Amino acid sequence: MIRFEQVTKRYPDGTTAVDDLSFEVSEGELVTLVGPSGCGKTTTMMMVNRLIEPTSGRILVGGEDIAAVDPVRLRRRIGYVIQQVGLFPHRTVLDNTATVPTLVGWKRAKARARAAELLDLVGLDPKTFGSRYPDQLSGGQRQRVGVARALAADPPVLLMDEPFGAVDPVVREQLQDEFLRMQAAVRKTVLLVTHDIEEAVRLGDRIAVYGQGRIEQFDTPGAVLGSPATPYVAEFVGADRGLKRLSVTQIEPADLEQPPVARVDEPAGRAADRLRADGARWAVVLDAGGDLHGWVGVGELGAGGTVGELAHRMSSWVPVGAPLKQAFGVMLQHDAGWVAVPDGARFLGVLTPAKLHEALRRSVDADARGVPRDQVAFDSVADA
Ligand SMILES: Nc1ncnc2c1ncn2[C@@H]1O[C@H](COP(=O)(O)OP(=O)(O)OP(=O)(O)O)[C@@H](O)[C@H]1O
Repeated sequence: MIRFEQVTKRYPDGTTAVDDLSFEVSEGELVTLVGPSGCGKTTTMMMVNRLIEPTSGRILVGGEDIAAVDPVRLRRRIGYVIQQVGLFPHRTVLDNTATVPTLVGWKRAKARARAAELLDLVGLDPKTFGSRYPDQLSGGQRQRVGVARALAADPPVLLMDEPFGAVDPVVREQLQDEFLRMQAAVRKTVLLVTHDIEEAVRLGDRIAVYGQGRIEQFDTPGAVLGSPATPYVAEFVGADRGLKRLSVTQIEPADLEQPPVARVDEPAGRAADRLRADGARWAVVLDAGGDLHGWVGVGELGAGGTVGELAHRMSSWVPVGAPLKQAFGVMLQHDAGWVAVPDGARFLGVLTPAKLHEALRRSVDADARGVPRDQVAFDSVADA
């Protein structure tokens, strides 16, 4: 969808910002460009919408050499989000969002309806926020409007230059999550510039790690973290890359353990006898269909009533497919020491600290060897 062929950019003062760059971003793919300040990321991105012209080489968008496309027409097909959002201060949020559709000749009512839809998509209620002015928004809300505006004319390609750079880390993580959810729905072809390896790893389907004007490694987050191509990449991704993997490794059913289980309608006394005989001190409580109902301590199961009447709500849980980092966070918030993992409402099993460690190690090995995670044998002292 976006293809760089031996692209070089030399500025008039002799600085080579980008040196013989070739790579491709597939349709619907999100590629992050990451690297230290001044390595040529922004130059790369701005050549795609012809805000900067390459010195040599070709760039194709949708198979078309962009050197032959009128820049104004080109930019209508390419949404652009920058850190300083650049909203018009005297226009409402709704009118700001409707800017591009209006420019390309949509009727006002249609443009505004589309703008409202997009504000909704980025998590801003158009009824509350549509009539506000940019200075009546928080930094994070302004960034969201920037994203909504870039998407308004439904461009197939989105360029994002440090789009979440101007907000604090908590809001930043929230915006990243929302953006990922949105991208899963709209599947744009995205080039996103960041200097933050954590952000690159979280957001990218693939990552281009930049050295000076060159890509040192272009691969999936797992591969970049698991087997850095050069000492430079290894240093850039950092010694804590095992920890960074927590946010890109998803919980799979095979990672889970099966804990002691009791049914909601089971008489409490009988459940207590059964569980004690198995040496269990607690049990996950399921309803008749296998859905997660809660948990109960064996000591709480007196003679009367049913298990369901004595069960506690399960607050320590994460959905299957969630990143291990989320499970680890939940694990640290509760005394249980494990987290329940359902698929929708259906209970699949629990993730224990030992299983979390195992999933992470398997994922490192799997990437290093280029095989699926379930093909990695694992031998832990925790199993002994
Ligand atoms: N107009 C210009 N004239 C001369 N040199 C320039 C110009 N614009 C950028 N450069 C240089 O080109 C190199 C790459 O700059 P670029 O802005 O692409 O880097 P970057 O990776 O996006 O950095 P940052 O993360 O700091 O934004 C830098 O050395 C920069 O100083």
